Amino acid sequence: MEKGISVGLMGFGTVGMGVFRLIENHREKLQHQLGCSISVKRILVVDPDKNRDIQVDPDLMTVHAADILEDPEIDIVIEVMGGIERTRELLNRAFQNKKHVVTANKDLMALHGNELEDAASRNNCDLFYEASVAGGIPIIRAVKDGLVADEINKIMGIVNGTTNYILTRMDDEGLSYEDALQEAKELGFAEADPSGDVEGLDAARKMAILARLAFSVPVELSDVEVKGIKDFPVDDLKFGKQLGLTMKLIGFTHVRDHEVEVSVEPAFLPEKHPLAAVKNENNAVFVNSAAVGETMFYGPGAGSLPTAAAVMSDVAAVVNNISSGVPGQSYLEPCYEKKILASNQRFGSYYVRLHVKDVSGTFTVISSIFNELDISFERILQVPKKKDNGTAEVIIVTHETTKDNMGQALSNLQKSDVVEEVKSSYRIEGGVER
Ligand SMILES: NC(=O)C1=CN([C@@H]2O[C@H](COP(=O)(O)OP(=O)(O)OC[C@H]3O[C@@H](n4cnc5c(N)ncnc54)[C@H](OP(=O)(O)O)[C@@H]3O)[C@@H](O)[C@H]2O)C=CC1
Ligand SMILES: N[C@@H](CC=O)C(=O)O
Repeated sequence: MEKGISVGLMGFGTVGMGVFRLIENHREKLQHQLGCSISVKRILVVDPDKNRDIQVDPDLMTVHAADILEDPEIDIVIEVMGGIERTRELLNRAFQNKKHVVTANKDLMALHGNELEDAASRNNCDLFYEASVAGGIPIIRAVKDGLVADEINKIMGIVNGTTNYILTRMDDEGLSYEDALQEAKELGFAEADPSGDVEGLDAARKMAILARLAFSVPVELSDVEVKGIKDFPVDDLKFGKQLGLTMKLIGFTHVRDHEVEVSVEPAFLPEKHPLAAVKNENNAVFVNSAAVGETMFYGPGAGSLPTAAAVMSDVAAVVNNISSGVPGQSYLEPCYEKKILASNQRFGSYYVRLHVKDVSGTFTVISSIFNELDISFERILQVPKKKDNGTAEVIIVTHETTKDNMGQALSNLQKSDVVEEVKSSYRIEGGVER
């Protein structure tokens, strides 16, 4: 391509500065690989006078989005500023002005991905968003391209670094939930408001995007069942360990006859499962597909340069499409109608922790509650009686049952005379085939 490619950078924070650095540091390599130069023409920020840890020509900075959107020389808009409604409007304007878009914005793509893909395609523009799921891990490209001729059955992922860091620190070092969260904030993994991380919403956004691509079904954020790890009890980590189980915040998506299940929840994994070994802020996505079998993609799910590298892989894809004269053809409209898998079709084995009154016949009553619903026990752990209030703790690991059955069992247990309290229950992933 004779003319070089000009990009407009919307946002110059953690990811934006990483993108700028990669373009500057790998100028020659990019030119060689892509057959044209890439240069940043304008940078949109809120405060152009902010002190930034990077050398940049002040003339590049602007506070006016129009300086990027209306500039006919800018070919690609790289959106790394975050936000939803305003950003949605800006990206729609970018497409109207025939600009290709690369974004890292999972919030926006989870909520308005279908609309933006459609706008891009109507305007013959590319829209790529590799960095929006699992930061530096090229999982979107793996799902869309690498496994294009395969049939994905299930994806399980650790797609939020903050919660994985918190659970690792609690499990390995015995830190409290609050102290572990504080560390994650100081290290910069957590969002400015970490509630989206710990309540599971950040992971839910990423899983909605992955499920949509993996199963070609127009999954929306509201289809994802979400439970986070806010105030997670350290006792469950301890008992899990005794049972050979490791706790993770797991994004799960599964399809059966085009009926989809998407969830994010704290779940136990057998400690030998590959995802159980993923520690600290790292992310990993485990894919089960018909032809390839099991694959796992592992790496940093956030951070300046890892995320910027994913953004630049998308920029390279746009440049290649422009060179080949085929931009705007990347959008594959979901080909199946959306059907959500009913809860009586969702199977899993479970960990249930009960506080029981120390009365004779306790086990008979508990067993009969499970038996009535056809739920069998895989293991039981009894914790010696607590001195202070006379209750004992019982942990039950069940064989596979439906989500409905387990919900009914928990409700019956709570009502029974021998159970003081149902303290917790978690699905166990990766141990049983579904
Ligand atoms: N950080 C990470 O590791 C990852 C981030 N992402 C996503 O990447 C995007 C960017 O994240 P990150 O770099 O961490 O964010 P930062 O908060 O570090 O940076 C945001 C940048 O955007 C600018 N900005 C924000 N709002 C506006 C606005 N309304 N108009 C103009 N400029 C604006 C800010 O300007 P100023 O500098 O003047 O304040 C800043 O330069 C988000 O969508 C995030 O979810 C995805 C994966 C990982
Ligand atoms: N807060 C997020 C950052 C990247 O998406 C996380 O912890 O994973």
